[in-house]
Amino acid sequence: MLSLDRDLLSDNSVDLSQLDAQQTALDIRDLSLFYAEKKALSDISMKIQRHKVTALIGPSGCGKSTLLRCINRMNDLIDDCTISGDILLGDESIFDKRVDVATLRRTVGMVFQQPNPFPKSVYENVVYGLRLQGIKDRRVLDEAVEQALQGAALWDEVKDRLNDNAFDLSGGQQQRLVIARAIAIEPQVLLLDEPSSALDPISTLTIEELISDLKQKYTVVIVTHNMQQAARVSDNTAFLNMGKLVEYTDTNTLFTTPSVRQTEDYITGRYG
Ligand SMILES: Nc1ncnc2c1ncn2[C@@H]1O[C@H](COP(=O)(O)OP(=O)(O)OP(=O)(O)O)[C@@H](O)[C@H]1O
Repeated sequence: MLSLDRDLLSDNSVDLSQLDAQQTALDIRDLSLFYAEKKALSDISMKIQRHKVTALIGPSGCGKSTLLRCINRMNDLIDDCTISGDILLGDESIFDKRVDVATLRRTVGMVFQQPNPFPKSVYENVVYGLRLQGIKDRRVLDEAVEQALQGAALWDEVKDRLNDNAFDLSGGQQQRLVIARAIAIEPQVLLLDEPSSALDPISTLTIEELISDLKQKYTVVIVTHNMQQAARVSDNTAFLNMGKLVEYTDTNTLFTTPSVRQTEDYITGRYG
């Protein structure tokens, strides 16, 4: 069994297939995805629990990032990508013709592996989305900056550096700045694609602590290669293999008493 500090595993024993509408942030139904002829996702059905952290784990190429990118329709940008099935955000399909993709991406924010701040000041990075919405009032913007930076556990480190260029921050600070930029526009869901894989161990720890705080306000879905990280930060974990959802349950159960042999083989390091 994966050697884990069991005290770190949260107790969130619920039947995820039985979540009611109130508890469900996203309802993924029979989702399949092809890149041209290649099937990358096969009939994925899972409910993502609101205000919890859900981890997507599995071997390289199993479809974790593809699934994450479906949730804010990033795959729309890829030629020859065909999707069937549905994802409901609340009670609306994200694929509905009436959905404005820019609005969807504000509601479902995304943070990537490499910190990608804009070549602007710390302040301007955070208010970027608000300015796009036409907000000009300096007091409103100032307040949003403080709140978002507090929310991203960065305020104390940068409150005297708001006019510095974002590239002058450390990698870990840049990643928290990107998270602040995402939360400044108050999304419902935050998608994190290996958010700490480019960071040193201390910055990784800071990001992990931050993720645990973020779920108070947001629903978080995280792709991680690091099983210890999945165990530390998530409430629920989905194990994918070759585009299929093999097992999806609360993190404690998945890592201590998985019910599928493939999951056990993966978490004990027999493959992947
Ligand atoms: N834009 C694309 N065009 C064609 N095939 C793609 C594209 N993106 C991903 N794939 C393929 O789809 C499959 C799933 O890829 P995906 O990146 O979702 O896996 P992953 O589990 O996130 O992998 P990793 O852990 O290595 O990042 C892989 O076989 C990959 O080669």
